[in-house]
Amino acid sequence: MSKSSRVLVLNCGSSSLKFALIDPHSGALDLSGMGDAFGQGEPTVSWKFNGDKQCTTLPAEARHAEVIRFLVNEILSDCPDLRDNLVAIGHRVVHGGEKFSHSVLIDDAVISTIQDCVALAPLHNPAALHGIEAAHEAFPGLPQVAVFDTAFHQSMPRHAYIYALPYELYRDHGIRRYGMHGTSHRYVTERAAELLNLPVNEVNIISAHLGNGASITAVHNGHSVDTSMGLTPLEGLVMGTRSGDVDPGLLLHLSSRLDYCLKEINDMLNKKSGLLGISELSSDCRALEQAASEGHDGAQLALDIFCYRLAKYIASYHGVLPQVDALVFTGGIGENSSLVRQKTLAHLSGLGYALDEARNQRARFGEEGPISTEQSAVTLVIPTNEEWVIARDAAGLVPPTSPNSDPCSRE
Ligand SMILES: Nc1ncnc2c1ncn2[C@@H]1O[C@H](COP(=O)(O)OP(=O)(O)O)[C@@H](O)[C@H]1O
Ligand SMILES: CC(=O)OP(=O)(O)O
Ligand SMILES: [Mg+2]
Repeated sequence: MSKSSRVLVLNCGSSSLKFALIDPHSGALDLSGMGDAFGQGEPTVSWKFNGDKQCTTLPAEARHAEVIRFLVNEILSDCPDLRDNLVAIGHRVVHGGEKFSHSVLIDDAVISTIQDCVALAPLHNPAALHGIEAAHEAFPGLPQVAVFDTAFHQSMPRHAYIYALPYELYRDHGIRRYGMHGTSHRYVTERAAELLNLPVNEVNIISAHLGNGASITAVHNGHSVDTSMGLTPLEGLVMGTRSGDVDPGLLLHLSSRLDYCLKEINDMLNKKSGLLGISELSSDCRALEQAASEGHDGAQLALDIFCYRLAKYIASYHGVLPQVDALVFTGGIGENSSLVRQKTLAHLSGLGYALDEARNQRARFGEEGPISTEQSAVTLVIPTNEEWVIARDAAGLVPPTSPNSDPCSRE
C-alpha cells in the first residue's frame, strides 16, 4: 500500500449519507461531508475539502445514489490525483448477524447476508445496500469492504448474548443480542489503551457511545463482553427517537388494549420515543439543553431520564467487569455535552466517580482527555473515529491483484 493511498468511506443512514476520503495510514482527512435530510425537501450536501467548506442542494427526490454521483462527478472530479490513489471503498454496515467477526471484501454472498439482516436493522441496512450498489456503479473496478457494527461484539460470551427465551428461538432463528456501534467501541478501546498506556489486550473499559443512536459496551482485555443494543438497535439506552429498554409486556398491552398495529408500534418505538417522545419537543440534545435552561419541563425530564438510565447501565457494567480502567464518553452527545456527563456522573459517586468541572467544560469539539479528578475513577472523553477504522480495515483487505495496490509495500 503506497503512502498516497486513500480510502473512500461511506456511512449510509436512513436519511443521510456521511462520506470521507481518508489516508488509512495516518487517519488524515482530505475530504469529509454529508448528504442530509433525505425525504424532507431538497437534501443538502455539505463538505470540507482540504480545509474549504462548501454546500449545495440536490433535487428533492435525491437519495444515496445521487449523493454518491455528485461526490464522484462534482467533488472528486476536481482532484484526479486523489481518484488515482483510491484503493478501496469502505462501507459501514450496522448488522451482519452472527456471520462476521471481521470486516470483509464485499461479494454476492456478503450482500445476501446484509439483505438477510435488513429486518434486524431496518433503519440502517437498506441504506448500506443502496450505498454499496451506488458505489459499485461509480467505481466498478475498486474493492469494496463491509465493516460491521456487530463484528466487535462477536466476542461476547453466551451468557451475555442469549435472551431468557425458549432456546429454540436462538437455535432456529438466530434471535440473540448482537450489539451495534462496534466500530466506534473498537476505536475507543484502542485509543483508551494508548491514553492509559496499556496494551490493548489488557485494557478494561466501559465505552458509552452517545449519538442519535446510543449504546454502551463493557470491554474486558480489549474485547466486548456485553453491550446494551440487542437483536436490533432498539434495545438499551434512551436514544434520540428510540425508546431503549421497555417492559416487553408493553407490546402486548398496546396491541390488546390500545389497538396499536405492528407498524404503529414499530414507528412509536423507533421514531417517536426517546428524547423526542419524552420532551415532546426535539430529539436533539443541544435543543433540549437550551429548552431546559429556559424552563421547558419536558426537555428537563428527557435529559434527566437519559442520564439516569445511562448511569444504571454504567453501574451494572461494574458488575460485569472485574476491574474498570476507565469510563469513556464518545459520540456527538458524549463528546460535547458537559451537562449530560455531569448529570450522569452525579448518580455514580458511590462507585468513586467525580468530575473535574473545569476539565469537563473544556472537553468539547474534538478535545480528548480525562474529565475526572486525580483521585476519582478515571473518566475520559475520546472523540470517536469510525471512519478511520473503516479506512484501515478496507485498505488492509485490498487484494494484491487490485489495480491500485502495490504488493511490494503492502503492510
Ligand atoms: N455541543 C453539543 N452539545 C450537546 N449535544 C450535542 C452537541 N453537539 C452535538 N450534540 C448532539 O449529538 C447528537 C448527534 O450525535 P452524532 O454522533 O453526530 O449522531 P449520529 O448517531 O447520527 O452519528 C445530537 O443529539 C446532538 O444534539
Ligand atoms: C446502530 C445505530 O444506532 O447507529 P446510529 O447511531 O448511526 O443511528
Ligand atoms: Mg454516528
